Amino acid sequence: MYMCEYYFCSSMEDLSFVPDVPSGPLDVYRKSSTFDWKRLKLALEGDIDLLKLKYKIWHTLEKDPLFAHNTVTPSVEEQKRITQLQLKKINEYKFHTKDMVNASYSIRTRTIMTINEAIQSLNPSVSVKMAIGIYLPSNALLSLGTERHLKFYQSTFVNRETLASFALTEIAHGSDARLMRTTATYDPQQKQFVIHTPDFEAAKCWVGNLGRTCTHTLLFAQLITPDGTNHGLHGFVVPIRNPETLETYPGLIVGDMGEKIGVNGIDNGFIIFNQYRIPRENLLNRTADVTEDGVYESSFSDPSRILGAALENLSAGRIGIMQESCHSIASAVTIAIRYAATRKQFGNKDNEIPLIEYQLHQWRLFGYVAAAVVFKMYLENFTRVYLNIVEKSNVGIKVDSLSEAVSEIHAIVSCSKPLLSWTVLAAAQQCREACGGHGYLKFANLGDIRSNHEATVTYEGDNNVLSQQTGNWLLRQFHIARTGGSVDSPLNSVTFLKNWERCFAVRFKCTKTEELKTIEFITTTYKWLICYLLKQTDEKYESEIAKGLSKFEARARSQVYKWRQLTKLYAEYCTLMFSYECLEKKEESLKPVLLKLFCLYGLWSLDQHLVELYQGGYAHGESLARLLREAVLELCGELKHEVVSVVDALAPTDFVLNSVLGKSDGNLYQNIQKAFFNHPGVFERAAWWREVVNLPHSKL
Ligand SMILES: Cc1cc2nc3c(=O)[nH]c(=O)nc-3n(C[C@H](O)[C@H](O)[C@H](O)COP(=O)(O)OP(=O)(O)OC[C@H]3O[C@@H](n4cnc5c(N)ncnc54)[C@H](O)[C@@H]3O)c2cc1C
Repeated sequence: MYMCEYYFCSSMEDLSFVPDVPSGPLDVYRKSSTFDWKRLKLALEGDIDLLKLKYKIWHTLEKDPLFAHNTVTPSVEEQKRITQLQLKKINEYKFHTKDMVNASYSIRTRTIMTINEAIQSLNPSVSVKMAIGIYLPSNALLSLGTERHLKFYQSTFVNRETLASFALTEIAHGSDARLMRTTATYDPQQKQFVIHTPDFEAAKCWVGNLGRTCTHTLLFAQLITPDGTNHGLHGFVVPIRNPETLETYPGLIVGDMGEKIGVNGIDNGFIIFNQYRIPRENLLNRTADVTEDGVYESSFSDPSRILGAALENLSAGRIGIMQESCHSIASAVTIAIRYAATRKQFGNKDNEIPLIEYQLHQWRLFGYVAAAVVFKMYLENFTRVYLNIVEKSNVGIKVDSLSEAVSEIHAIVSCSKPLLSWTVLAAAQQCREACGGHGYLKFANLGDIRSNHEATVTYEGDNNVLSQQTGNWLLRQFHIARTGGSVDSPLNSVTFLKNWERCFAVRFKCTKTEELKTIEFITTTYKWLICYLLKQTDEKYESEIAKGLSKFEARARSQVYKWRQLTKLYAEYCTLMFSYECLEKKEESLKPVLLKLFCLYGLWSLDQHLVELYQGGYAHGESLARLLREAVLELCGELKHEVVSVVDALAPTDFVLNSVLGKSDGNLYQNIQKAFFNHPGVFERAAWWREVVNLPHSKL
């Protein structure tokens, strides 16, 4: 993979800022683990300063009453109010130091991502509000805007005076951005753009922060010049509300979309523009501009590339979503594992069996614990590579094969965001079920983790649509490889395609489970699978083209069992390769447990591809399926002694985790009793009792 600097953990760091876990019922499993969980925590964070920053944020917010948890869900409007106030307060705390503002792009972005992760674990609505109201528009301004937009950048990102939003989706068009119908027509007389919504179907919607709070939006609209030419979607800074009164400006109809399944602290809104005027300078004009007289000038000949450049901005946001997903899965598995280690069922009266001892329970949960660790290592490595490349290109340092690297990054992000967000959603559901009835209570926090996370599979690119872009890139590389050309893979994710025939000729030969629990087996098998699916998808696509279908139709007819499966495999392969590279740099004392988790994730994922492995002739007979599944169960058994300490390393503080079932003291039943007894009105007669009883009839 791509070269980048690593943070090497040394045994010298003082980790006393990480609070010790209280002694209690979890000790029995904690004592059986083979490693120091604080060292693992540091290794998974990858940087001691970032880990310190997280704890500083968590401790600060724990002391602030504004961030106290509610035992009863507040009304939707109240959630929006509290979320906005919390965001304001976080800005006042200035967790983003002045130094950070002037720091290099990669340090600044990594720090922002860490702040976002820390806040996400506490209240996802706040971190999403912050991401779409501050970071996403600021990033877009930096990459699409010019000096004339610096003032706005200053007020949004640096001074935090302006809360913005990002308005792309329309009522009738979401995934298909090219057919959006909001227009920005240039008027040379007034030197203004006139923004207009032709009908309700073209109203912008789902825009986070728009419903109640933002003062500006970053709008994407079809740019039309006075000669009537439509130049495609372009970005504009559009004032929405008076910052002092929060009243919307005349010419706009703005509304809040109401209650959602989750993240109700965010005020998602819709907007209809009625011939609404903004200055010419509000066009983000780095890639294209309109002169005062109304002449369109662009460095791109193809308008769709402008949209591509604009949407490329979303890569950082999607990496942010993946990082947030890592925190959600870390919290979910922490709750379920601590519960599994303290909850006992069956056995006999004096010797009941903890759930964690059951193989079925291990198999249900440990794959997700492994995923949580592998995803963290993957993102630590991949984010560094990504930021390194962006930083070098921003400051004008030559990056070898820059445009190829950008395409490869886009391909990786476009399938990884689906893989991570879907896995975390499945994990949250499994963890909820693994905590039985108690897991269904609000105070377990698994319901909120799941429903707040759920939207990530849809926003910033619906998973099923987004991952199709990865398939385009992969098939292009496959064509190059087949015709003897040079595969464009500066990040090394598909260099193996140069020898695709050799990779595809490999056959399964293992006879013992130990041979499967290796990086060699896992990567060789993934390479075989990717080659097989590439061949299958390519043949299917070409056969549809041969029938006379257009490229679009042929692609649509090649999705099921082919294209979609291919991009999932490639996402898993990238996750494994980047995480293994990260793992190799970790301290020796942690490698045994990390390797077990790595192998479990790899084999647990491969188990879902057995059909293709047999279908394509990689193996015959029963041994592959038997050995693979035996290896998974063996790893589960070996990890039984480690997982409680692994989740200690993954977990935030108890305050942030906010789960009665997942507290680090492991005093499950005392904690449940406290929560029951302290619930408001728990022992009171219902206020509405008179309405439901049959009062005795008067004898008179
Ligand atoms: C909580 C939340 C916050 C959001 N915040 C913002 C925001 O701040 N700004 C903003 O602009 N937008 C925002 N969005 C909107 C979001 O980006 C869109 O919902 C998303 O892009 C999907 O578009 P859509 O809803 O129109 O779905 P559609 O595009 O209509 O898709 C519906 C379904 O059809 C499938 N589908 C579509 N096309 C194809 C195809 N070619 N082949 C196969 N299947 C297909 C999709 O996979 C999906 O399952 C937000 C959404 C949510 C839920």
